[in-house]
Amino acid sequence: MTDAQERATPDLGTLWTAAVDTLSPGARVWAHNAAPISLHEGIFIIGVADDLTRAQLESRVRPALEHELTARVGREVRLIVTIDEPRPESVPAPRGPDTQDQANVDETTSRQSDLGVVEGDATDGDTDGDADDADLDGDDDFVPSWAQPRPVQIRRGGAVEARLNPRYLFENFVIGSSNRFAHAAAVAASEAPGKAYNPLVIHGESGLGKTHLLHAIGHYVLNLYPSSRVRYVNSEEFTNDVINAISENRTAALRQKYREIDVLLVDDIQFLENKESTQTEFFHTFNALHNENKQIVMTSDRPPKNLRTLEERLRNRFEWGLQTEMLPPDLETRIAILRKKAALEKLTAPADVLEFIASKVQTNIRELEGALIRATAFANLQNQTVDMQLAQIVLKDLVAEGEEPEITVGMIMAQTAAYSELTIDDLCGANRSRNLVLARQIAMYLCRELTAMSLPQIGREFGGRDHTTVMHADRKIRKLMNEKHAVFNQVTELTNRIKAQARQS
Ligand SMILES: Nc1ncnc2c1ncn2[C@@H]1O[C@H](COP(=O)(O)OP(=O)(O)OP(=O)(O)O)[C@@H](O)[C@H]1O
Repeated sequence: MTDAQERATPDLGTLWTAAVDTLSPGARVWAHNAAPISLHEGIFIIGVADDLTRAQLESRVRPALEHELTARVGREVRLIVTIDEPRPESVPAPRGPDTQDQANVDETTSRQSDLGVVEGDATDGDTDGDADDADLDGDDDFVPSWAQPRPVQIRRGGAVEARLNPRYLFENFVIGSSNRFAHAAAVAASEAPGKAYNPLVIHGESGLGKTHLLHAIGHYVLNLYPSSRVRYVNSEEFTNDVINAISENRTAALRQKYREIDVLLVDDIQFLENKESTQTEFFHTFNALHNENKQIVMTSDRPPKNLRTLEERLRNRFEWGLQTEMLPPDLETRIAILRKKAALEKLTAPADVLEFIASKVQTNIRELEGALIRATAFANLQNQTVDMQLAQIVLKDLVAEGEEPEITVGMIMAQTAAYSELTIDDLCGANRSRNLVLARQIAMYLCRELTAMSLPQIGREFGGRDHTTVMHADRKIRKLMNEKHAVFNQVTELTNRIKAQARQS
């Protein structure tokens, strides 16, 4: 670090005191009752002893402090106020960065077996991105008392047990104005689980990065507190768990399973709508965890208050903490996401092509990534480099926002079945002949690419398969498109046919 940089970021205590000193006397009283905890990626976390102080700081003092801290740090700073009481015994101490390598090895070795319940060839050597190397070198030295390092027991394969996608890390997440606050809140919830905002609800339309943030929280928590129990669950899986437990008379075991968790990450809570017994069970789980200051983070395709058929008492609780919306990214952010994606996946595409793709795909980041993958896969197969001419040919079916006709799973199945000379029953059935498995995986990939359906929804449509099967199919086809002309052609041809059918209907 240069002298100039050091001068620009004084230590946390000095920075905090200097900012507090600029406040009016009335505001200063409240700020004096707070202690700085950490500063990381522009998120300044402070701890207070009680709710009253927190409420006062948030309502009266926060803007002035954020303004002052922003000026002093030289980047936008967001203040997060947490209740900094001693942590309950059940919340483990954070792990020091020195234990990280060991944990990564553990995770890599155990992942395959835990996610191994997938169809087809699960051993495609895909060990990508297992290591969770989220940045631990924050710009803070201060460590709150509850977070002082203590000897910790490293849990084997924490991220696997937690069911986290190894690619969805904070460090792979591009921050823009559309997601800045959601990202900040997610970081804060990870650094002080159960304290910052509980529950945290991240809502927004499909493909904007909600699931990515949810998993990133899980990874980061496991990095900081390696023996904590983190679990990611899709609401549909939770529903299935409840239904199975009820029918098999083992609801007590189910309760036990969920109530032992320190950080519960629940994806797509809109699927809890209209499911009475699931809602009841979730209500009790929620209360049990919340009472123990365990962190709950949820995602939803709309704000909880718009989940009309959700029980009032649940909706109420979802509004206790913080709700944050993710919006479609602007052009600069879309380009930055494509750059990041290209770097991560080692895809080479010049700047004008990235801009071309970013200008064509405006709202869904999944589609944005899909377009880049398609262009680079085509170039690979042709032994060519990606240029504008090639991109325009391959992506000619990309139409500007608003003109996109709706594509249904029925269309995808019908076109895939016809193309492969199979029936829809074949696609949904249990037969695992080579051809059939490939066609099924392509159809699943296309559902992921062309519709807003979630992984469990797709799995259900394909004969009640598990969401990990769909996840595997998605990865597998992405990989094969780069390696096999036939697969690339089939996916491209099918995409064109499906879009043509959608335009006609
Ligand atoms: N800001 C971002 N930076 C990098 N990648 C992103 C960002 N936002 C989204 N993505 C990527 O876009 C894809 C879709 O994101 P994700 O699945 O998290 O969306 P979602 O909002 O959960 O969608 P859905 O509601 O359909 O499940 C993922 O591959 C994710 O990594």
